[in-house]
Amino acid sequence: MADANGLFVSFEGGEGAGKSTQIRRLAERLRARGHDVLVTREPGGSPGAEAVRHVLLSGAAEVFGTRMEAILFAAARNDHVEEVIRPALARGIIVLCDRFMDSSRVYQGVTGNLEPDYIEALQRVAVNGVIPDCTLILDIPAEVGLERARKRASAVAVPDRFEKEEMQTHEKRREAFLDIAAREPGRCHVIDAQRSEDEIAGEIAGIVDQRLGPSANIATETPEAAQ
Ligand SMILES: Nc1ncnc2c1ncn2[C@@H]1O[C@H](COP(=O)(O)OP(=O)(O)OP(=O)(O)O)[C@@H](O)[C@H]1O
Ligand SMILES: Cc1cn([C@H]2C[C@H](O)[C@@H](COP(=O)(O)O)O2)c(=O)[nH]c1=O
Repeated sequence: MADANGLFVSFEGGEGAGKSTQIRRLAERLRARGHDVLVTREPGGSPGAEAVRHVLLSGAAEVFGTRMEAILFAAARNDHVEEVIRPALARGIIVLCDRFMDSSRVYQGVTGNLEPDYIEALQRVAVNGVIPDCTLILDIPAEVGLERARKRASAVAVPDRFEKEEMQTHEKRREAFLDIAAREPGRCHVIDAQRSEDEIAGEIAGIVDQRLGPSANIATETPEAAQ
C-alpha cells in the first residue's frame, strides 16, 4: 500500500480516453480544497525515467524485443517510484499518476504476449511495495479514443508508436483493463469515458473524496471557512 498519509491515485485506459484531461481537472479541484497535489506520468516522472520514455516512445524502440521493452518500462517505474512517488506520499502529498503498473500488465503483458508471471515479477521489483490506493480506469471504445488522440495529435504532436497499432490490439487492451478491474474491485473503478468531461470529472471527484474521507475538504475545515 501507499506510504504514510498521502493518497496514490493512478489513471489508466487506452489512448485518448481522457486521462490527462481528468488528472488536470482533479488536481485543480483538490488544490482548491487545500490539498498538496503532485501530477506525474509514466513512462517518465523522474529525470531518469523521462530519458527512458524518450527512447521507449520513439522509433528507436521498434528494434527492442518485448522483454527488453518490459524491463525498460519497469526500470523507469522503479526510478519514478523511489525518486518521486514514495517521497511525495511520505510527505502526505496526493499523487495523481497518468498510467502506472496496469499499463505494463496490459501493453507488455496481454498485447505483448509476455507470460503473466514474468510481468508480475517485474512489477513487484518496479513498484517495490508502492501500489496505488485507487486506480481509475477510463473506459472507451478504442475507435473513439483513437479519434480523440488523432485530433489532439494533429494539433500538438505526432502519434507515438503505440498509437499507430492495429484497432484489434487497442480493443484487446480495453478488455484487458476491464479484466484487471474485475479482478481488483477494491482498488479499481471503471469510469465510462464516453460522457462529457464534466460528468466524468464529477464521478471521479466523488470517488476520490470518498477515499480521502473526512479530510476531503481541508480548505473548509477552519471555523471561518465552514460558515
Ligand atoms: N470527455 C471528453 N469528451 C470529448 N473529448 C475529450 C473528453 N476528454 C478529453 N477529450 C479530448 O480528447 C483528447 C485526448 O484527451 P487526453 O489527452 O486527456 O487523453 P489521454 O487519455 O491522456 O490520452 P493518451 O493516453 O493518448 O495520452 C484531447 O484533445 C481532449 O481535449
Ligand atoms: C506506463 C506504460 C505505458 N505504455 C505505453 C502506453 C502509451 O501508448 C504510451 C505512453 O503514452 P501517453 O501518451 O503518455 O499515454 O506508453 C506501455 O506500453 N507500458 C507502460 O507500462
